[in-house]
Amino acid sequence: MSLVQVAAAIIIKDNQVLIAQRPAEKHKGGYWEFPGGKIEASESAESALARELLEELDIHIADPAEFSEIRFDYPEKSVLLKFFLVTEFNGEPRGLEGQPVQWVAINQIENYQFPEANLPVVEKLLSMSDSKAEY
Ligand SMILES: Nc1nc2c([nH]c(=O)n2[C@@H]2O[C@H](COP(=O)(O)OP(=O)(O)OP(=O)(O)O)[C@@H](O)[C@H]2O)c(=O)[nH]1
Ligand SMILES: [Mg+2]
Repeated sequence: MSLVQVAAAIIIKDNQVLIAQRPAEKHKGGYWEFPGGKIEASESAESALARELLEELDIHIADPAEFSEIRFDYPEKSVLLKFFLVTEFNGEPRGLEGQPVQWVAINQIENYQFPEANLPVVEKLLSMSDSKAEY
């Protein structure tokens, strides 16, 4: 099975993180996600991330920082998710594809349902909010 490479952003502002709800018809439709999408063959992860965030949220990002990398095998596809921390961006994020987007306090994200692959990254974020890191 092919491995789909994905770049996704953990966008943080004032101790809140931006999450988006996946469209019903897509893989994992209805689940919350960290915005992003597939890395095209010609792109770096960082340039894919910048492109996807402009397409999906209408923001320009600067200086994404590697946060974690997760390989996960769903029954229907395998993904390599490259998560980046984004704290610098221009523009007010809005769901350009009609998807609901929401700022959520980091210590509340356990109340939202993410795709199974995201579990380690959600836990890492929660442990950072426990340790009172400020962004
Ligand atoms: N963006 C994003 N995708 C995720 C996350 N977790 C996760 O398992 N995925 C999976 O990664 C895959 C690629 O994401 P995507 O559907 O956003 O890709 P895309 O924006 O290029 O959309 P497209 O399929 O319309 O071209 C999907 O199968 C999705 O279920 C996440 O937190 N963010
Ligand atoms: Mg996407």
